[in-house]
Amino acid sequence: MTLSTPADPKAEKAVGSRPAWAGAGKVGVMLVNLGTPDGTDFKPMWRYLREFLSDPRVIELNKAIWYPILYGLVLTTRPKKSGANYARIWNREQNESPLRTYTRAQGEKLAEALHDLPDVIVDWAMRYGNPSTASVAQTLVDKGCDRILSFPLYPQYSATTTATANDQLFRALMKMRRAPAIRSVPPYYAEPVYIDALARSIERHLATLDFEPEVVVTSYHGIPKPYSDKGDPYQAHCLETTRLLREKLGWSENRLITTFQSRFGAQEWLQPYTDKTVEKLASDGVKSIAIVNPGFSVDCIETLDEIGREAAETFHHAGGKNFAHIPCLNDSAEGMAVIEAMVRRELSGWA
Ligand SMILES: C=CC1=C(C)c2cc3[nH]c(cc4nc(cc5[nH]c(cc1n2)c(C)c5CCC(=O)O)C(CCC(=O)O)=C4C)c(C)c3C=C
Ligand SMILES: [Fe+2]
Ligand SMILES: [Fe+2]
Repeated sequence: MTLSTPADPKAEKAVGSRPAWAGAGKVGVMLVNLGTPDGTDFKPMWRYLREFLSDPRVIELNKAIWYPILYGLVLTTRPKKSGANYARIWNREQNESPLRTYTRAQGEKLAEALHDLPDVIVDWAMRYGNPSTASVAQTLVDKGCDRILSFPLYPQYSATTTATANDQLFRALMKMRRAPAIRSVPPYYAEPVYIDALARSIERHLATLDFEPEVVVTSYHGIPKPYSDKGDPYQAHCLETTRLLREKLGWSENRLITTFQSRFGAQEWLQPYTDKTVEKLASDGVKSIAIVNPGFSVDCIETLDEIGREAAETFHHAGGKNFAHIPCLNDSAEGMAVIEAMVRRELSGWA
């Protein structure tokens, strides 16, 4: 197994008894994450937010209503505000956001882990921004992949994340004469390997603290409530992850609770809200809490800044004393065990 590098011109060479014109018979594995800006200045932030917030899977409003708001209000103010938040968490060494750094690391480690599968090529892509889904799909095809396993890195399904990642891949295929066969890794919110990884990661991080949290909050990215009411199963997936995690940890319902963060816009989103809950816990006299983000495969602006900084400030201002943010699974051994197990299972019959 190799990590994808720029296209090999010999990719169409005969493999075994297969004639060159039949294709090289390689299998691509493409990790797909949400996406991230290329920089924190106004222009890259504007480009990223425009692509993201023009996606009808994300904003379901009629374009005639949404676009004047998007171009007239959101894209004139948010790039500066969000850019300042990204600047706080930016990976200056590699000049990129943590989401991209961690996703790349996951790709590299997965490639190493699959060394026993010589016909598999691993790469990673973004739904919005770079490296784009279309460019990575094309690179894999150019290297001889006639099959691609796409892995949207979202444990819990939502049309706003998983479905749009799949849409984007098929959109890229629409421009190919010789399109590869596609498989997509299903949501893994209840997979034992994922629940075990979360439990072990939480226990490992709690053991490093000099306090014991009275409450541990599982905080998931929210979605607008109407999306859920219309049938998006995301909320049910999140609640099931927390229930299984609670069972695995042997904790009570009061010790491990569920909240939803990252509200955007005026409509109601899934409740209870993380910020309001954190404030209430502190004002109810809870002194020590920890927050974990099981719905994020890697740490990013929403976990490092919104939870690691903002939620911590909210808790302290409301009278709380000890606050801990538990990192995402990222490219940890536990996190890679989840990705590898899902990929190996879904490659069945292909590699
Ligand atoms: C209506 C808007 C949004 C919906 C719906 C939404 C759903 C959703 N998002 C994630 C995961 C991530 N979102 C991230 C950033 C982010 N999300 C929105 C808006 C919606 N998300 C915005 C505008 C942004 C950009 C940051 C900002 O300006 O506030 C990220 C982090 C990206 C990074 O670069 O670090 C992730 C990851 C999920 C899982 C989800 C629905 C289930
Ligand atoms: Fe989001
Ligand atoms: Fe946010």
